[in-house]
Amino acid sequence: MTERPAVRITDTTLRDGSHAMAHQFTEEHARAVTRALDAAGVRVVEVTHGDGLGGSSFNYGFSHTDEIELVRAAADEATQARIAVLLLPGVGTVAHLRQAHDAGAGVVRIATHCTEADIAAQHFGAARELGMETVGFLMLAHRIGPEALAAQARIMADSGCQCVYVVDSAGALLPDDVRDRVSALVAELGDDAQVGFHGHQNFSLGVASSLVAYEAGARQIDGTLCALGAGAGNSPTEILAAVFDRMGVPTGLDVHGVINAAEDVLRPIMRRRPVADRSSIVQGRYGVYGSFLLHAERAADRYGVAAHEVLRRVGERGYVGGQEDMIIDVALELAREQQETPA
Ligand SMILES: CC[C@H](O)CC(=O)C(=O)O
Ligand SMILES: [Mn+2]
Repeated sequence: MTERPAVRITDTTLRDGSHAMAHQFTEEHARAVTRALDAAGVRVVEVTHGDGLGGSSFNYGFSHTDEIELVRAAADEATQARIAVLLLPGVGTVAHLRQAHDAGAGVVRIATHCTEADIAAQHFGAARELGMETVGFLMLAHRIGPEALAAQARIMADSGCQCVYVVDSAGALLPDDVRDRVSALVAELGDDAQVGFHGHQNFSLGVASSLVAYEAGARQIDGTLCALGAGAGNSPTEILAAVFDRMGVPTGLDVHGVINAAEDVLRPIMRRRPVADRSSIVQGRYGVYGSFLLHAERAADRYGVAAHEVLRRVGERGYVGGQEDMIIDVALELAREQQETPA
């Protein structure tokens, strides 16, 4: 029997999971999680503030520990895994990238809104000059169709990106939508770059969509231990490992090692277990950025309104990452409307 093409699983517990941890990972957390993932054969471990390099701020939430120190600790623990960092141009800069590289990061994942790949060109160039592996993240990929997304992927590949991800930031894509987008990118990029997929669980489809992405040609797939991540959380790495193993798709992972990492190492650290609840289902339906969940919950508590109503309006208005302050505006607006409505 011919072997199926391998897929590389990138674990982003220590980056996307940072959203669900309100960015409170400590150096000990980074060491323990990296050690467990590395021992289980995970080849890429992403470590950064949830919003990427430079994300620790009033707008996005302050980190417990400087992310460069977390990168350094993870790099110190990894024996075979490469440490990746996320960078959103404008939030993170080339200077941040150099610091992360000096601290031991070997991979950079540069993320833009799905229509704005051109703002990443400088960062891809700088990363390649540093000798880093480059990945591009086209976020909120449900907002545009397959051809338009493929055109953005072409811009990234021409800028030095070696793998372009379809990023389902809101967990809003149905499996057919994933297939169409991944297929369009594979057709556009050919041998110029790989294609990846990053799923969220708002409709509990992260793993199913990842399998569809693989069948359509994606060769890099993201997950997080215990699904720890923004919104309803990510595709669980331990389930991806088990399912690809069952399918006979080589991942290089020790399935039991990944399950142990989830159950014995991450679970005791987790502050909340992401679930597809009312708010996160609304995020999927209205296509709202996963990381808006905690911001909406805080604003809802503060102004006495419902978080899911805040998220619905945020989705209807089409806000994107970087517009976290608009969540507060919407909450205030709903509170005013509530006061004006006779009981
Ligand atoms: C703020 C960056 C974002 O969390 C990246 C990502 O994982 C996504 O869009 O899903
Ligand atoms: Mn994500």
